[in-house]
Amino acid sequence: MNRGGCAGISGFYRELSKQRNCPRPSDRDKQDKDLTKGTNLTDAAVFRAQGIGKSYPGVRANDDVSFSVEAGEIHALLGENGAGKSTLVKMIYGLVRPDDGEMTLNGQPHQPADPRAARAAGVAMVFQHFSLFDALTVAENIALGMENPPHRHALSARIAQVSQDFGLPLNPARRVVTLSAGERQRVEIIRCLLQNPRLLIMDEPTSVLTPQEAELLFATLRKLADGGTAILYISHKLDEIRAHCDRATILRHGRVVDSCDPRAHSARTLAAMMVGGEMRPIDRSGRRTGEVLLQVRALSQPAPTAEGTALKGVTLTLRAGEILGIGGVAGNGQDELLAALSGEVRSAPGTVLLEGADLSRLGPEGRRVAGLLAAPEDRLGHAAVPDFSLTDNTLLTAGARKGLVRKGLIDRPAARAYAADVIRAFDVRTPGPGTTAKALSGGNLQKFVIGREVMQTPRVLAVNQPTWGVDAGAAAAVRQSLLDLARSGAGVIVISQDLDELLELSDRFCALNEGRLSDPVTTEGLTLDRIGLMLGGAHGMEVAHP
Ligand SMILES: Nc1ncnc2c1ncn2[C@@H]1O[C@H](COP(=O)(O)OP(=O)(O)OP(=O)(O)O)[C@@H](O)[C@H]1O
Repeated sequence: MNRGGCAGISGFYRELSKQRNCPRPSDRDKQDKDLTKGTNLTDAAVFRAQGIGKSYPGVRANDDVSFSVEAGEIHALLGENGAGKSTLVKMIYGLVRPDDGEMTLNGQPHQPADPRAARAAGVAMVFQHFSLFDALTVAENIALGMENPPHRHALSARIAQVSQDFGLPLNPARRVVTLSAGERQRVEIIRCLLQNPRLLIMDEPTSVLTPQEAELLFATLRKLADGGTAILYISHKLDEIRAHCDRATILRHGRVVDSCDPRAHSARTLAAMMVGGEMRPIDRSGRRTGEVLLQVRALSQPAPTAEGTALKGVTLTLRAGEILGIGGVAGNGQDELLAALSGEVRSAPGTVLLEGADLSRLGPEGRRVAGLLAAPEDRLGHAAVPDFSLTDNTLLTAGARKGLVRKGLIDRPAARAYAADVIRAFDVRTPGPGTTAKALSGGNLQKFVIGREVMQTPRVLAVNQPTWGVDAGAAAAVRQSLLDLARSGAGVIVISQDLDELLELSDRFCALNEGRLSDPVTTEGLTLDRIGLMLGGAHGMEVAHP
């Protein structure tokens, strides 16, 4: 089979389309349209769901969901956190069984018992969290995921060929531990492409990518779609969906509430369709900058691991009522800086001071008691224990400040009541405090984690990527809570790769580049060009909608 260059790809896909008996996108208009039940059920549909339902204890995650994805289409699945998107794609990929309804793939009933069966039927999926072994090479990782892997040399040659065909540079012999997030995602994508999928599902693929890597991904997806593959695309980035998707199905509370051409709508309208109403703009008013709360003085730390980043003389001052934004491309010391602030990593005496008191040698608990709190980027596994209930997860950080643990004894009713308060105040969609953290959708867990810290009324709160993977409504709620915290007189440090977020929230902005923090500049009037210069030629930041 000819797989060299673009001409090769279209030939390859023509062949594939014949084998699969699936029409190419240009044939779509010739198909009879069956618009029953308000969904676009056409003969060009590669995938079709009809009346799909799925319940979890206390939650109707999917309810009577009908929609279809056509050959050659990049189809967005939109919805607030907890709307049921992941549940739906997990059913298509055989990870979860539907309670009701039917699915078809290329006209055949699709009832995969497990992911292996889904893959055999032609469904591939790239998850938000990668499932790669760091110590193994790219080729070894790919072989592990294959039912019948070819011989090592043959596999490496195929990987190299696919990566060349699709413009996804990747060396099969590289160890995964040395790869960036974008390169790791390429491993997952190439693993999928080797399966020749009819339907490719992508769950929030760009949240870990630089803008350049995201552009490369879209070019790949478009090539695949042009070859007849159907693509189901989950993202919270509405501008990205407007730029790259052909159609969108919108879920709210587990039901399909709308279907549209996202290119014909503004991001604001799409957000309103998702939440079922207009969103309130952020309120930045009423803040006053006061006394110095936090001082970090010439903080240097060696890199914690071979892949980590050393902190080099980080110096900053944070005042009461102020939000300091720290931008930078992932991997430039963000995690290390947060660990140095939270106390997970202690530093030399005199390097971290809160209201004049030296906290440098204190661990996380001591710093919390003093009033310095932190929320790390990874919510499942770092900020929260997946198998613990929300009640138990409050004990992890709020035990001392909220009086939930006294003289070594846990006050369970108090912990449950605090978890319930956080759930209520931060609109966490969950049946209750007894639910395990891992059962929450990503955005709802993030609201819980941020709420758990904010409601402890810290003097200083440091957060890393506070709205990663969070829908527009929940992101606005999290950002507003940080502004409200600053209004109450606390100081807030927001570390983020989302420039829009930093420009929206922060009073002053610093760039973190290879473990060095730039001098702060006032955010008001700051241009993207200036920020680019501050980043010191680092390989680009996420500028979702400047
Ligand atoms: N294994 C589970 N056990 C219990 N409830 C679950 C489970 N998985 C999902 N849910 C619940 O089902 C609902 C839908 O969740 P789902 O993860 O499908 O939403 P989502 O739209 O993908 O959200 P997000 O954008 O935050 O990832 C949520 O209320 C969630 O808490």
